[in-house]
Formats: sequence, C-alpha cells, structure tokens
Amino acid sequence: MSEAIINIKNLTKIYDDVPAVEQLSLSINKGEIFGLLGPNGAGKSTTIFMLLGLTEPTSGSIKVCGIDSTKSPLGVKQRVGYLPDDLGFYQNMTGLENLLYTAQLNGISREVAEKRAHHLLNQVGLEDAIHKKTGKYSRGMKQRLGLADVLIKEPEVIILDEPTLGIDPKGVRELLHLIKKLNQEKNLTVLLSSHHLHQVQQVCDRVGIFVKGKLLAKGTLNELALQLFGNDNYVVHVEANPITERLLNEIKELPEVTYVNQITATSIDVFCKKDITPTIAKKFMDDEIELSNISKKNYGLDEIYHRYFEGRESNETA
Ligand SMILES: Nc1ncnc2c1ncn2[C@@H]1O[C@H](COP(=O)(O)OP(=O)(O)OP(=O)(O)O)[C@@H](O)[C@H]1O
Repeated sequence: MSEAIINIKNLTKIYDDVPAVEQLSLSINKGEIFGLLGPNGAGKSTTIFMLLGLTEPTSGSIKVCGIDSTKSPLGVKQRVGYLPDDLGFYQNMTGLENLLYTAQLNGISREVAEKRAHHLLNQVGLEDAIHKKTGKYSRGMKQRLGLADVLIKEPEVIILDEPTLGIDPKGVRELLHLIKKLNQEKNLTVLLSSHHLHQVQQVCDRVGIFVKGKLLAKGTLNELALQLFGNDNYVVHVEANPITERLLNEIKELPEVTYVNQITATSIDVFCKKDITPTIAKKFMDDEIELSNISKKNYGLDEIYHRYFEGRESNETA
C-alpha cells in the first residue's frame, strides 16, 4: 500500500469573498512526482503556500509528513524544500557560498554542509561553477543551484513552482531529467506546479488539473483519459482501400467498439474500450484488403488538458 506524505482535505481559501482554492482534497504518496497543472490564477500558488504554512486556509486541513501545516509551519519547513519561481541568490556570492549560507540558516554544521554542498553541486552538474559568482550564472544554472539549495537540508518533499520558467529547451530537458533522477535515487516526493503540459507529461507520475480554484481531475494520464473520454479511451486510426460497407458494419459490431467515425472513403477512426488494433488489422487481412496504415492514437496530456478547459473558461469568466 502506498503511503500518503501530503494529505489535503476539503481545503478552501477565500480572498475577498472569492475562492482561490475550493474544497480541495488530494493525497500524494511518498516517492511520487505529482504535477499541479493549471492556467494562471488557478490556485496553484495559493495551495503551495497553504502547504508550506505561509497562508492560513479559510477551512479544511492540510498535513505534510504527518505535520499540520497551519499549526506547525516550522515543522513543515524542516521537511519540505521549496523552490519558488522567482528564486534569488546572493549575486556576489559563489554557488558554493550560497549553499553554505542556506545550510547555516537551517542549522546544519559547517562540516556537514561542506560535504553536502559539494556532493549536490556535482549532482546538479555545477561542479565547474562552484566558485563562480551566481550573478554570472545563467537562468538554467540558477535553477539547478536552486534544486541543490532546496536539497541541502535533506527534505522529504520538494515543491517546485514553475521550475523551468525562462530556461531554453535543452536546459529544460536536463532539469526534468535531474528531477526524475533525484526522485528515484532519494525516493523524494516532488510536487511540481506548471502550466507546461509537455513537461509535466514527461516527468510526473500523476497530475491534478486545476481551474478556477477547483481540482477538476486527478490521476495518471490513463486515468485522466478514462475520466475524460469514458469508454472511448482508445482510438484506432485505419487507412485502407477499399473500406467496404460490410467490413465497416463488422467493425461497428465488435463488442469493444463504441463508435466508428468515417473520415474519408478510405480512412476511419475506431473508438474502442480496449486496444483492438490487431483484431481490426486481421479483419482487413482476411478480406485481402490493402491496409496502408493502422495505428493506435494515444491521448496526450495536451489533449486531456484542453478537453477539460473546453467551454469552461468562457462560461466562467462572467
Ligand atoms: N494575497 C491575495 N489576495 C487576494 N487575492 C489573491 C491573493 N493571492 C492570490 N489571490 C487570487 O487567488 C487566485 C489564485 O491565485 P494563485 O496565485 O494561487 O494562482 P496560480 O495558479 O498560482 O497562478 P499563477 O500560475 O499565475 O501563479 C487568483 O484569482 C488570485 O488573484
């Protein structure tokens, strides 16, 4: 059984009569990478601030590592590393000096801090920039130093708010890879807030989709697809010539098939409950019909995300 390390129940935060977060219930397991996904103003930062005990909820409860964030924010701070989107370092200090300073603020002895800092700087690939002033670091280097900075106190959970903001694609790939690696090596729980769908998709085990303070859906990509598309969870795209009326009817009658969309005379999309690509392919082969393409279409997070927002934004802006 998985062990919940973050437990949020019926959490609500109201600002000036307007809910920023509404009735949020969510539990995140130890060792999981969970993506908080949503557009600007969705309530991601407010949720993070409540998790860290920096903002008091209007109602509901929130526990991190078994500690009540509202009652014991300091206890949470000891166990949770937070990387904000506007992270700042002392520009005139080197990467190493910045890390040692953070360690000192967290009551870590100099000796332990030195060891951890060197190890972490190596891990995040900044070994050549240890003695370089952070004012001369690129945005990507600063984010990597930021990761080392949150890890110096050996937290159980790290919360990353838009960690890839302003980094070039190569830097993004490296950073995401690093996050995954740290998660696997240290069994670290990662909560990652972002509105970059593709990045979240690459690295997160589960995702929660936030819109206007509400968690609309949560789960793995497959679970989200199932919630969203229901029975039509798989789509098999077929191109063949000819697609006869008889074959079309046979496909429609397969128990796994919920709907067949005829796109052109020679192409169809078969919506089904299971991946039955081989069954469909066999039908064409048995009839000796030339099959030029048959492929299962996977729903990506992008599609899922947009499907969730379809119609919602315009309905709710009033
Ligand atoms: N201190 C505050 N006072 C009043 N309203 C606030 C405050 N903080 C946030 N809000 C409002 O709460 C809502 C959620 O904001 P929040 O910053 O949590 O969203 P977000 O998903 O993190 O967005 P972004 O990606 O832009 O940071 C917004 O409507 C915002 O205007």
